[in-house]
Amino acid sequence: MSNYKFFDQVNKAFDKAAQYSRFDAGLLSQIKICNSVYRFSFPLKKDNGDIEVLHGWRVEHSHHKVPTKGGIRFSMSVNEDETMALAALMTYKCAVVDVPFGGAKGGIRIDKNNYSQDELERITRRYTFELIKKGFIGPGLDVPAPDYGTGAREMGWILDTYRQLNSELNSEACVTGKPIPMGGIRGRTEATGRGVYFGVREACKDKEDMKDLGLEPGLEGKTFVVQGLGNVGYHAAKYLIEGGAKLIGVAEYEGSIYDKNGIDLEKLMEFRKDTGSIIGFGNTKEMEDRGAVLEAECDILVPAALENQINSDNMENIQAKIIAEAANGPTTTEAHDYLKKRGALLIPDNYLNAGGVTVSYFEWLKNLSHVRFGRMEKRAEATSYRKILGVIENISDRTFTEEELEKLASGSGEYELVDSGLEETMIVAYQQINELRKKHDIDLRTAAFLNAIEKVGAIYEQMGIFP
Ligand SMILES: NC(=O)c1ccc[n+]([C@@H]2O[C@H](COP(=O)([O-])OP(=O)(O)OC[C@H]3O[C@@H](n4cnc5c(N)ncnc54)[C@H](O)[C@@H]3O)[C@@H](O)[C@H]2O)c1
Repeated sequence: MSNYKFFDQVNKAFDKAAQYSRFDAGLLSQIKICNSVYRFSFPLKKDNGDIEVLHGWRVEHSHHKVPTKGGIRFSMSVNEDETMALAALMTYKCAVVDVPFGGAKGGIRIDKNNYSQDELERITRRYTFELIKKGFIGPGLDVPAPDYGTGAREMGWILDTYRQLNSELNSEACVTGKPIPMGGIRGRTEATGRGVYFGVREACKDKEDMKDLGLEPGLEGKTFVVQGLGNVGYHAAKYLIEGGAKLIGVAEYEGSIYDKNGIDLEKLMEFRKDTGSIIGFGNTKEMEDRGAVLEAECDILVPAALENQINSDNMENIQAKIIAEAANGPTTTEAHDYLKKRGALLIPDNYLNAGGVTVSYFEWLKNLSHVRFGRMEKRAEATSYRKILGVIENISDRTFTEEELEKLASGSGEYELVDSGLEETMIVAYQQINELRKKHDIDLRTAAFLNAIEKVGAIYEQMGIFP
């Protein structure tokens, strides 16, 4: 797997879809290319006084819309190829859910478990400073968010660092996924996993697809396995269980466990917090290695860790009927084609995990208008709030009733507002890609790419070329 090239994989999927578009080769390569790639190194003074040099990246894939938007990853897997691939996926993902941002991504090649909290704060602040120096962050330029290995805490440090060096009114909008008191929005933490749930639920409603898979329509009673119990995996699992599905297998860093009678997710999370591992939980059976449970018999497999997890080494052993790509790029091109051929339904990453950026968009809008969602005593705030509701209606085809509007504009309805916007967005986007898939007799990934290419291409076409 050492010759694995993630950006090539994204571009292969793009090329497959581009055949169905009306754009010429020049415009297609303009969509595909990464507009700006920034690689930098900086020193960290460790708690013990040692100096360590760290390597970071920020890639802005597409400036057809600004700001660009995408998470920041702390992982040993971070490199230029991965960051470019993830930035490109962000462009296509935003287009699929009609969120008006170009794609971006960033990361630092570290294992966060090897650093103290103080060290992580220094790393995050220095990384932010490097982005500020080069104009790779700002409410109208490029807006980071959490990704693998980062969360609200890191986003708070990013905002604070940005604010020390910029006094603009809307500085809160320079990053999303922040803690609520720092301008975050209710529902962002769980948004990606919740979006995964909405997406899987939509896919399971399709009677024809379910019949082809030998499954009943609906989520009720479907068994699933999740890889990665982090932000996305935990929340996806939580809402899938609430929706009637049964968790029967979990893969984490330390190994994998299986119990066909079902696994209690909350108790497992507590157990892992206490013991540092999922191994030994309840009546679960420990599997021989951490990837083994991906091959277990189940209806739905939810990879929610990193890319390249379902590949030529294990594809022939994967038994799941539905692969729900909560992570970015978990399935290689070869494995995708193999699984599709044997009749599996793959719900692609560039649709399925778009819930995070959708709610980040709501957070960014909230920060830009300096509006406090929830209690809206002031007329001006209520007006801005209505505007935001209008935007949500626009992107999601959702119409709020007068009663709902009253409740949202006067009560503590931020979470409900965000959640209904997210739900409608995921439903509408699924319908769009499913229609394209049926029209051209293509798979869902190709349909999602085609949907994005059509939208981004139309913008480039209208924009012309400067000078
Ligand atoms: N956080 C977001 O809002 C967001 C949005 C869109 C996409 N994603 C994608 O979702 C994936 C997960 O991101 P996250 O934010 O949940 O990260 P996270 O750091 O919160 O969680 C990842 C989890 O995966 C586990 N893990 C790592 N390697 C593993 C392995 N080989 N087997 C099993 N488990 C393993 C880690 O221990 C951790 O618990 C990434 O691909 C990310 O790009 C995240």
